[in-house]
Amino acid sequence: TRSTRPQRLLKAVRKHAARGDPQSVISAIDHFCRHSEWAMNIGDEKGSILDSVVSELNPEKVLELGTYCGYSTVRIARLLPPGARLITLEFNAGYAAIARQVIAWAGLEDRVQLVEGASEDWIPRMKEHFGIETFDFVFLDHWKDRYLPDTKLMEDCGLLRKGTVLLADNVICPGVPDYLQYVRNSLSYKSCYFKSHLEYTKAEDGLEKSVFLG
Ligand SMILES: CCCNc1ncnc2c1ncn2[C@@H]1O[C@H](/C=C/CNC(=O)c2cc(-c3ccc(F)cc3)cc(O)c2O)[C@H](C)[C@H]1O
Ligand SMILES: [Mg+2]
Repeated sequence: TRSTRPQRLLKAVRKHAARGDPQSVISAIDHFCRHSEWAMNIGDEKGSILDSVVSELNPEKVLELGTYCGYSTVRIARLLPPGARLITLEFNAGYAAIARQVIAWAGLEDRVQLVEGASEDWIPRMKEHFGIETFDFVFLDHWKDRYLPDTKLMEDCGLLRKGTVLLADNVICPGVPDYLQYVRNSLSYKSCYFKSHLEYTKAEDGLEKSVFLG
């Protein structure tokens, strides 16, 4: 049967990227998405904003919601010190299998834990299962109607501390109106918008950075 787009993306990584070289994995995926087949990775333009937020924060404990092919997982993990930990949640087995191989090709499996499952099942188990007290940084890039419920769930589970940074992809396209309204009007967050473009296109999109105030 015909291969899937993520399988063709992984093939492009193996063909064009050097093992153990995260930057070459990122470049191979961006080239594939720009010149062969568009895919919903954060991409190079918004990815640079993600890089600057992570580099400035230097987080020890990171949570990513929605791994997909592992592109943003690699972007974040390559900037973390070896002792830091990135837990990424992906509930589609096919995508999880591809992402594991992309993360391994980049040589970053030592600081990434890919958990195959749904965020609403795993967020409540972060403390007892992974020994996580609170997260320093959370990247939201899963189904857009899940950003708000999962953020409230993380608050209720005590996984956010004073200063935890949430960074949300796609706040314009496809858009997350309920989440934006919440973080921009809640007294518990200091929020700001980073204007950019939808990956590999000229359409507007952007990232919302929200600091939890406790
Ligand atoms: C209920 C389970 C919730 N919990 C969950 N727990 C674990 N994993 C979850 C959960 N919910 C979803 N996932 C996984 O995360 C991934 C989902 C990612 C979703 N991303 C988009 O939809 C998007 C669209 C566009 C776009 C823009 C313009 C267009 F024209 C077309 C497309 C651009 C973008 O940058 C985008 O990120 C993956 C596919 C899916 O299996
Ligand atoms: Mg996205």
